[in-house]
Amino acid sequence: MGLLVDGYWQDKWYDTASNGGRFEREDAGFRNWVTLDGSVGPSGQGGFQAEANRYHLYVSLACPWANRTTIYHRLKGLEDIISMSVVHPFMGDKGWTFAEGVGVIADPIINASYLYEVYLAAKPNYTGRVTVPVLWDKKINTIVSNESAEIIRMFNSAFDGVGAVAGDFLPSDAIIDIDEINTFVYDAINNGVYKAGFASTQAAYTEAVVALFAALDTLEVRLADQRYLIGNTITEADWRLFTTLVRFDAVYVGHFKCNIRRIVDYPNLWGYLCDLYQVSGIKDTVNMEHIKAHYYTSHATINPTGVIPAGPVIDFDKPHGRAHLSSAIL
Ligand SMILES: N[C@@H](CCC(=O)N[C@@H](CS)C(=O)NCC(=O)O)C(=O)O
Repeated sequence: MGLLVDGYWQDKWYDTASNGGRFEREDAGFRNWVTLDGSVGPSGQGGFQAEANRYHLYVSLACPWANRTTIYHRLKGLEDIISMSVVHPFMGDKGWTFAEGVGVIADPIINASYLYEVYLAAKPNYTGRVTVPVLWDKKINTIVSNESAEIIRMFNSAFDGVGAVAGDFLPSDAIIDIDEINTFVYDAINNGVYKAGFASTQAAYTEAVVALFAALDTLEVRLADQRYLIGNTITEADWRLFTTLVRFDAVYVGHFKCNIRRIVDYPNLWGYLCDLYQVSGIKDTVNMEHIKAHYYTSHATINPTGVIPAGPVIDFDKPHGRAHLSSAIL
């Protein structure tokens, strides 16, 4: 694990010492937007028009942030419009690689061995972490964005005129509510598991884990009488929560010490998780082998032996029992 500094790779673990043992996530470095007509988006520069076969997506199947983008790639029918590479689950001294392995899809763009080469191809003097997901533009030969929250908003609608399938997970009348719940879920849950797992003091860990379970408790109540986070249709807010929940019992409980309760112990959250998992196409985006291998082998400071646990046995295909909720309100 490491980062690029002025275009040179440095092998460094996260700096938590300067912040009382707390993990702080760095902002993504590339923030342009693909738009329908190439006009500038909410940030960055314009010139990235939606076109079939112009863009390439780099993901890890282990990563919850990248999983947001693979979900949209699948649900919006972008497989034939946006090509995709998959990194090896082991992230070692030089970060993500395209080493051979089950499920790895090599880089067809610059034939990179390491993901950092892709960042350098876009910006030779890049400084920052080398993260997935990455959306690459094959026409301008640069990175459009490495921020999953924004890539999924592009995928939601920008490609609708060039072959994406119908489906809107960000209805305009719900954006304010979606943004509000996203902020809560991001801070306490999506990033909360990392804050607990990467904490290097007892106080920082306790602060994060208590906030995490308080947030899960709140959502358990919220999901008692509504099927999804925003009423009774699936929105972006659900997919953003899903990618953390689906990894929770297999890796965050053990590896990140988020073990006050498991998701399977929360009746509503568990049913909700199974409900989303059973949406057509979603289970294909969940690769438990990559998920477990990545976390348990890549963080030597947390699990020095790199031994991957055998369990737990989880059946996300169980009847979710939540269909009746969607006929209740609206
Ligand atoms: N803000 C980014 C965060 C992505 C991220 O942190 N990805 C992790 C994998 S789960 C990564 O690539 N980490 C490498 C590193 O931090 O060096 C996003 O949501 O797209």
